[in-house]
Amino acid sequence: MTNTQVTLCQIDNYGPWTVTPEPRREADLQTLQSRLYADISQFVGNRDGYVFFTRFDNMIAVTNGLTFEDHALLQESVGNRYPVTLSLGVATGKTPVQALSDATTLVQDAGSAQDKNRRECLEGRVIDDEHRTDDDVQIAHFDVIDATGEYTDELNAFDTFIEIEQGYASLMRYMREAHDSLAFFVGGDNVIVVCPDLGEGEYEDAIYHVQEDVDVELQVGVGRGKSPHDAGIAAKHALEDCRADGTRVELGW
Ligand SMILES: Nc1nc2c(ncn2[C@@H]2O[C@H](COP(=O)(O)OP(=O)(O)OP(=O)(O)O)[C@@H](O)[C@H]2O)c(=O)[nH]1
Repeated sequence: MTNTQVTLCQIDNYGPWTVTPEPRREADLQTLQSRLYADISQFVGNRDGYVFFTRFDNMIAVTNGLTFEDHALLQESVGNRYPVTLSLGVATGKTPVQALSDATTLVQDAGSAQDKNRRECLEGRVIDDEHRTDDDVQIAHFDVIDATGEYTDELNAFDTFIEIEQGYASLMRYMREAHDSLAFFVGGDNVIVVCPDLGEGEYEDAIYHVQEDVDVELQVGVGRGKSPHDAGIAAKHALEDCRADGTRVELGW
């Protein structure tokens, strides 16, 4: 049974900061956001978690294996090195959406995203090490079948981007509504979905839905693990089995 630990990372009072004392250069904001994401990804990834850039000012992490102290260290390190600070809410749940909803409520209850008095709040709880199991995290790694032949080598780069984004938009909404799952575009033609306990039939239905909805053909490898890394690497190996065997869905267990 999955038990997903999710952390919401929200930059404190970021909107006002971007325009104080006057609007800041956009390229500088893009550089700050991508460096902050890279740093958080390295910190969380070194502890076998995953973080997704989402809207950059709000990033969503799957943090099974990270302790409360790890979260505090991340805040301290960002606060020491960046002109902005981070508030963190961490919660666990049977579904990723449930965990994220609870983590979000913790941050919202500490104050508005644009409250200048809310800085570096750290709220919530993590899963104790002795309660962690090998199937706490389920990750599905989707990709577009032959994106290179269908799109990349055929259309201009922007029209390819539109097709890939349409597939992502359809999949993310379907997985959110049908299965309380969180889907994130991770580059190229790849979408990583953090899921509760789902089986082959649910993934086949998701692929069918996206094909009917926006005419994008997907394949998916699924993995389970104690940490996001363990589940995600199993999903990547399962996706390789799809490529080798021409199958649409492979479960890595
Ligand atoms: N983030 C991430 N991106 C990947 C991964 N694998 C491939 N990509 C991206 O996806 C792009 C397309 O690669 P593939 O998915 O292997 O190519 P394809 O043409 O769709 O071929 P098939 O997947 O074999 O159908 C690459 O250029 C990468 O940007 C991965 O594991 N993670």
